[in-house]
Amino acid sequence: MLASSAVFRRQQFLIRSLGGFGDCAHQNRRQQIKAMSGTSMEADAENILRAITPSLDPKRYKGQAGKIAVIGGCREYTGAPYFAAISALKIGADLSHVFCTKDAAPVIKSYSPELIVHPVLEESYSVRDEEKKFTAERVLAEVDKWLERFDCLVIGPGLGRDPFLLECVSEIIKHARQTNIPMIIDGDGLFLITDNLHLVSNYPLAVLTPNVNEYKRLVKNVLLAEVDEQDAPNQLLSLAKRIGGLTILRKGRADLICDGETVKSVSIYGSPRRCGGQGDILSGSVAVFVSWARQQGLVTDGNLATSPKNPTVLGCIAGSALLRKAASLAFENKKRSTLTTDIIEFLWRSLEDISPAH
Ligand SMILES: NC(=O)C1=CN([C@@H]2O[C@H](COP(=O)(O)OP(=O)(O)OC[C@H]3O[C@@H](n4cnc5c(N)ncnc54)[C@H](O)[C@@H]3O)[C@@H](O)[C@H]2O)[C@@H](O)CC1
Ligand SMILES: Nc1ncnc2c1ncn2[C@@H]1O[C@H](COP(=O)(O)OP(=O)(O)OP(=O)(O)O)[C@@H](O)[C@H]1O
Ligand SMILES: [Mg+2]
Repeated sequence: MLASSAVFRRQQFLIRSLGGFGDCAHQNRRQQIKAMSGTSMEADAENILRAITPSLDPKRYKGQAGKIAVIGGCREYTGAPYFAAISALKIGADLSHVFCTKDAAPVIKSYSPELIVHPVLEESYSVRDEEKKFTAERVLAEVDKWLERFDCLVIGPGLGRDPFLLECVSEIIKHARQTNIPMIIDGDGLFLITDNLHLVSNYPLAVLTPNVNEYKRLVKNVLLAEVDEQDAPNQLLSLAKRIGGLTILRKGRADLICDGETVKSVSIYGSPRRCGGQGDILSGSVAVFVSWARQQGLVTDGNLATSPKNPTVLGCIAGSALLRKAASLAFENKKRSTLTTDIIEFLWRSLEDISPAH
């Protein structure tokens, strides 16, 4: 009977993924996981999610639950910006925009009529050298027209690494910063800022969401070190302090969230499938929750007395919890065939289980 229980299967999976007992490195990894899920660091994620999710009030009008924009989508990548933007809508944002290159736009539009797609970004191959200055100004003006309307930007999913395109995005980041808009920097946005930290440092509304490779590059460039798995929380704290005044969500077996003051972890059981696109769901989700946490002001609920008060940290915790729960629900149904689109289909259930609509 025990062998058929979900708990037993989960334990077996954890044991398998740790490579079995007995060897010292694996024991260290197990101890580390145990430490990460300890009471001091583990966030009260479900209560935080409930506290910052607004009620469905009939007096509210379109736009009040959030207007999100994703800056990303190029010749190679059209899935990533779609995943981020549609996730934002499915969680409860009212409007979701995508600013992408001209050739990515028709593809992204064809995935969904719900998204508002702006084909404004340009890559080097489509711009002659003598046109670059003028084109960059035009791109910036097109984005600027909309900027003030957004509650949060997600910069980077499927953006690509074209140097001219990234120069334009640097300018967009500078303008968004002047306008005081929160920014979730993910994917190729992290590739851009890793060599240009001034774009985000000391901007408390910036959130970096590095995956394993992106984190390695950040640690190497900023701390001039290798990633130290044995001392992961302290290294993350050092990284956040060194960059200064922003929040980092380090994705992994447990998501670690740090604003330079505290480190929180979300280790709610997710899925053993590592298909591409889950980080994109996360960045779209964090954008919505950061907007909601800012709208709600400081969370003063008694149950959350010991929780962080920083809206970017709260948004990261809620986004991480929601994605991981949706991934686990999708995996229960689709097992090895679980894909990002399946996880998106379970965002509603994940949200409903934690914060019911009624
Ligand atoms: N369906 C889609 O459209 C998806 C697109 N994605 C996008 O794909 C892009 C890359 O994301 P990944 O998570 O794969 O990025 P990673 O940095 O994890 O890895 C990308 C690949 O590039 C290599 N690489 C590492 N450093 C490099 C460098 N300095 N220059 C060139 N290549 C380097 C890595 O070895 C790896 O093979 C991002 O824009 C991301 O948003 C992903 O989000 C997955 C889904
Ligand atoms: N080893 C793991 N075990 C459980 N969950 C994980 C693991 N690694 C990542 N995750 C979860 O998957 C989510 C996405 O992380 P991942 O590292 O896949 O991002 P990514 O590489 O940026 O994804 P994308 O393919 O969208 O770019 C994270 O929020 C994290 O919770
Ligand atoms: Mg990614």
